[in-house]
Amino acid sequence: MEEGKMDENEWGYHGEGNKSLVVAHAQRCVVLRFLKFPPNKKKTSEEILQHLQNIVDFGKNVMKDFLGENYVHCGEVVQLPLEFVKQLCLKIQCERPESRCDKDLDTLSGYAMCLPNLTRLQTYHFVEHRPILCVEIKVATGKWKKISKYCPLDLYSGNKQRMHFALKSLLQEAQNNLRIFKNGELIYGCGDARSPAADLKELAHHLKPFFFPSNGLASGPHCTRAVIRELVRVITRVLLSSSDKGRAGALRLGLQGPRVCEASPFSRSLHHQGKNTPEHSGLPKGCLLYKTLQVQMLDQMDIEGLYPLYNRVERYLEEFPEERKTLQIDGPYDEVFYQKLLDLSTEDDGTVAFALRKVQQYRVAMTAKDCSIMITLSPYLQGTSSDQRPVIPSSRSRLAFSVSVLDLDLKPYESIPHQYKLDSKIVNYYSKTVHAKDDTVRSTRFKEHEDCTLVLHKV
Ligand SMILES: O=P(O)(O)O[C@@H]1[C@@H](OP(=O)(O)O)[C@H](OP(=O)(O)O)[C@H](O)[C@H](OP(=O)(O)O)[C@H]1OP(=O)(O)O
Ligand SMILES: Nc1ncnc2c1ncn2[C@@H]1O[C@H](COP(=O)(O)OP(=O)(O)OP(=O)(O)O)[C@@H](O)[C@H]1O
Repeated sequence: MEEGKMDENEWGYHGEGNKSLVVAHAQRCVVLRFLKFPPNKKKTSEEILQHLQNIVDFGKNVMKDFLGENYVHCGEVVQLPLEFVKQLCLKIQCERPESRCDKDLDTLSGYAMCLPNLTRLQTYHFVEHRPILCVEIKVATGKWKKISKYCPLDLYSGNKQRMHFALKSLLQEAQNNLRIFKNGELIYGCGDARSPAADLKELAHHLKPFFFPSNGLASGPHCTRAVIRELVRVITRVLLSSSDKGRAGALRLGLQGPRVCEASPFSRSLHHQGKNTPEHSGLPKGCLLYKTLQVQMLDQMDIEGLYPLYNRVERYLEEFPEERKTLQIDGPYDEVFYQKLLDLSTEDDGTVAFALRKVQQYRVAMTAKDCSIMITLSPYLQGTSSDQRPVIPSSRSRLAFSVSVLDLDLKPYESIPHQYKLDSKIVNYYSKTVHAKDDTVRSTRFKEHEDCTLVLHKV
């Protein structure tokens, strides 16, 4: 990137999350990712540079090893002319969703991350003329007002039927968990809770060049359904494919835990069939979902088990604050940090080292639970030597695809008390609702009993 010649008119607003804002270059397949902060919480340039460098290092030294070389794009830290950043910030402000404007783009440090534009990932550097579709799935569930049937456990089940259900539910209620881009432009899903619900008919229209319905219908509700079904089928196949040629995942965790949500429509049948066990997880070992799930399972204890360990580290830091650096609480996220994560022993010897290891593993697991997956698809052109991507058949033609993971910034150490509070809130809410439900059931029973007595009395 030639920083001296930066022109804000060549960049456009692309999207943002809770802590960063992304702008995309109009011609080249690159984006700039800036940090955002609440207005009263400005950081120094050195702090921002360190923060960004930590993000890059964490991707390079930890996530690439866990998830695979091809899936993770770490990018690099770049220094930009301050005037360019200022002008860019002014230019894009009107496009930002209101709900995200509680934080300001950092315009003071001049530092940002430069990454490949994953919505147009083809040959990376230049925009090609082939149409390109990109589906972004955020792994975690959000806290929106409308209840969604989407459950990440279905997506991660490896069971095609459940994966189809998860993806269809996402398409029906995208919230902030699903976005679809065509040629780098957002065509489905929204950046703002207040945006109107996206239209499946319109989406199907956009998708036709990729998935012409095999039933031959070119319009109407049947066509829409067929195109959407084909999208869901292709995405499921891509998610189950092993497109990474890098070294095998470093983690050897067995896939355990509740693999179906109690509220899921699959819950009963799977329990009934005795299929709610790790052996029945149908995820192929090389696929990204399998690897992500393994990292998500690095937290071998829940927040209630972890919190006392966090407090042990806190007490130690209160006594020896200068040790924060040696303990690598805020980085550097280097090989030493990575190696410690691989120790999965669960026997607590009462040391700070044990407590810290569990805290760090928990942070990494949390990060993997909140990442996004980007899938790009474009018509495969036979004989295109530049296209090294794997190929998948679709109803229309063959599609070249790539899969990447996004937003792999390590969750801060400070997020642990936040998680603890959040968990307590959920537990409280849950017990209250369960009690309220029990009370309702009891009072209904009582009423039924009264009714019953009355009826008997009458007779
Ligand atoms: O804490 P929560 O539950 O509000 O989760 C935050 C997410 O909110 P959500 O519940 O999905 O609407 C929030 O998602 P949004 O994009 O803001 O919807 C972020 O993912 C945030 O992570 P980070 O602090 O930016 O690393 C998430 O924060 P962490 O708790 O993961 O640090
Ligand atoms: N390399 C990239 N290529 C294309 N689009 C990107 C890229 N990085 C981020 N984006 C887009 O910008 C959005 C915001 O980026 P990102 O998820 O990194 O923000 P965040 O603030 O870290 O999110 P969160 O709220 O989940 O913590 C993403 O959802 C995605 O649509």
